[in-house]
Amino acid sequence: MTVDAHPDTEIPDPRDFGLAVVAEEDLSDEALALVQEVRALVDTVAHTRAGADDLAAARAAVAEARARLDGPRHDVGTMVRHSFPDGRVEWGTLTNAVAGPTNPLAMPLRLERAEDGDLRGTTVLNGVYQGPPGLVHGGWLAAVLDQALGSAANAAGMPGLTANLDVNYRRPTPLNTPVEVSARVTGTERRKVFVAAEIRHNGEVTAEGTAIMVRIGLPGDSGS
Ligand SMILES: CCCCCCCCCC(=O)SCCNC(=O)CCNC(=O)[C@H](O)C(C)(C)COP(=O)(O)OP(=O)(O)OC[C@H]1O[C@@H](n2cnc3c(N)ncnc32)[C@H](O)[C@@H]1OP(=O)(O)O
Repeated sequence: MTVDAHPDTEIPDPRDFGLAVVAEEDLSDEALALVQEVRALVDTVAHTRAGADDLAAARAAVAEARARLDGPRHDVGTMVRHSFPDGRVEWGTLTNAVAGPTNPLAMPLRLERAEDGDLRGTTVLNGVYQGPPGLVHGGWLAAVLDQALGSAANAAGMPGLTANLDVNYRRPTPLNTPVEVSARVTGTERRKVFVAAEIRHNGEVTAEGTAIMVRIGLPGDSGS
């Protein structure tokens, strides 16, 4: 396979594209604690068997909390800058569906470069990601794989959009237990970046995916 996608040594700053950027380390403890609480709330709401009085009181409390937060907002498209211990810097969207630090619906997933060069991380999918009884929904597994695949291209200096995603479900993936996610670039060809990722439970692959990410056009790129 030809390797001529010209990896960038430096990924451009999203501010050059007119996007707002928040540094992850600047997110307040209060904001992150609130996200965690709401994540737990969503799981509780999804599973509660509370009676009408408790449900009504909880709804009123949630409505009050929402009204209290109903003020200035981050724009859609706001990016977050992650700084990793190995010096790598990565940008993602603040509310990314899988890894956005302020998104209570995100797992979240944090991938770090391992010694073998792969990106690796662990996450737990709770009962709100359910498909079959006790098992993770295949669409969410595809989303986790897509995110990991995109991160692998990004971490290699070749940010792109998923053009094609191919997923195989090898074994059921259980809810509420840690699963390991790994991903890597396997090749490049012009603007195409070939990537592969797996989700494992207890060391066994439960889902695996490959994708073609097409590098986004960057200022100064010839586009080939
Ligand atoms: C922290 C950061 C981490 C971020 C992680 C984010 C992970 C999430 C990733 C996503 O979810 S991205 C969102 C879902 N994807 C999209 O919305 C993409 C929608 N599609 C497009 O915008 C365009 O189709 C695309 C940019 C992918 C390609 O259009 P282009 O006009 O730029 O490219 P072009 O059509 O010229 O194709 C470039 C090469 O890719 C190939 N290609 C394009 N689409 C393909 C396809 N579907 N399958 C296979 N190959 C494909 C195409 O054949 C060609 O190969 P060659 O170089 O060999 O000629």
